[in-house]
Amino acid sequence: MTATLIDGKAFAANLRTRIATEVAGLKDQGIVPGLAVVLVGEDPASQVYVRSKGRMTREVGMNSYEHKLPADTPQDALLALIDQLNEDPAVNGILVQLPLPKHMDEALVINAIDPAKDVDGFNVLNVGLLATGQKAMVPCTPLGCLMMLRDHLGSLSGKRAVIIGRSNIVGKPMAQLLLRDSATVTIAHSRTDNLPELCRQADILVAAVGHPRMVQGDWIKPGATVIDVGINRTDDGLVGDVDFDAAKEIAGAITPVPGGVGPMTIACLLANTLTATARVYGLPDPEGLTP
Ligand SMILES: NC(=O)C1=CN([C@@H]2O[C@H](COP(=O)(O)OP(=O)(O)OC[C@H]3O[C@@H](n4cnc5c(N)ncnc54)[C@H](OP(=O)(O)O)[C@@H]3O)[C@@H](O)[C@H]2O)C=CC1
Ligand SMILES: Nc1nc(=O)c2c([nH]1)NC[C@@H]1CN(c3ccc(C(=O)N[C@@H](CCC(=O)O)C(=O)O)cc3)C=[N+]21
Ligand SMILES: [Mg+2]
Repeated sequence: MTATLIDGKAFAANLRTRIATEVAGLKDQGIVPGLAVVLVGEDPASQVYVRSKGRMTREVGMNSYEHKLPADTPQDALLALIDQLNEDPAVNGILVQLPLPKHMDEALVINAIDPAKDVDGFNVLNVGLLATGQKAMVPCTPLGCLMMLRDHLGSLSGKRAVIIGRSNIVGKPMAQLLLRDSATVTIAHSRTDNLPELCRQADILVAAVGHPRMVQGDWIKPGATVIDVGINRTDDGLVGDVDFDAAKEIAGAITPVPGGVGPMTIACLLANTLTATARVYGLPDPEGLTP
């Protein structure tokens, strides 16, 4: 193995410790941040994430409010719950677990969340603020990736970044954050021509596709930093979008799956909840938790 392992699990544990310290400081002022997580339906993978989000929320000293609704919940009932959470002063962050059942309009539901409590940063207002370089709530997965990239590389200025995937939750906001750090950014997707050749130009390669081990070793520029966002359940366990065993011989640094981006996503959700709390009380943004 030549690549440095970027240990997202350890990085996330460290981040949660810093968050817990800040939460303790707020408690002395009578403030306890609260995160509401809404899960519609019984998807087993979603249940796992929601459970671990709840546990880590409590571990850092925040209040966790979990709302589990049946898969056939009418959209109006979900919107009514969101309204209630928007109005509840004990709730500082609201996360509606995606994907939603097919009878729901995902954009409509997400946009019903108060932008100040939109700790996923999926609301159109936050997307627009990020895209125009204003203070936004930043999506947790790309934020975690950015933190690891900065920690490993220092300045990202002038580096060539290729992101595979153009989703609203990972690829697009990742591009915005890298652009903001002055990387030269290319977004690839299912219609991209000659993807291996494009990837070979990348100093920073972010894979967010959802195809197990799609990125081959010979797609990677020697010494590149590889961030594997993919979470794929296969017969031989949880694997990323990158062929890790091949990639680790060529890359300069790489995130593993599990133990890479996933734990950072949850830590950044807590970071965003803390930031959202500080902002409602007119306190300065906690240091080192926002981009
Ligand atoms: N670790 C974490 O915290 C998180 C992990 N994930 C994981 O990250 C992965 C991506 O998630 P998400 O962004 O929601 O996925 P989406 O399915 O929403 O998007 C996938 C993207 O990959 C592109 N794509 C699909 N096939 C190819 C191909 N053959 N070549 C190039 N591009 C392709 C699609 O292109 P097109 O637009 O043209 O269809 C699309 O833009 C998944 O494995 C997901 O589980 C997601 C969120 C958080
Ligand atoms: N509104 C919304 N916000 C999200 O942020 C969101 C979502 N919906 N829907 C689903 C995706 C996926 N996601 C993950 C979070 C943590 C891990 C994680 O902790 N993964 C562990 C492994 C967990 C396991 O073993 O299953 C790891 O990679 O080490 C993975 C994936 C957040 N998402
Ligand atoms: Mg998706």
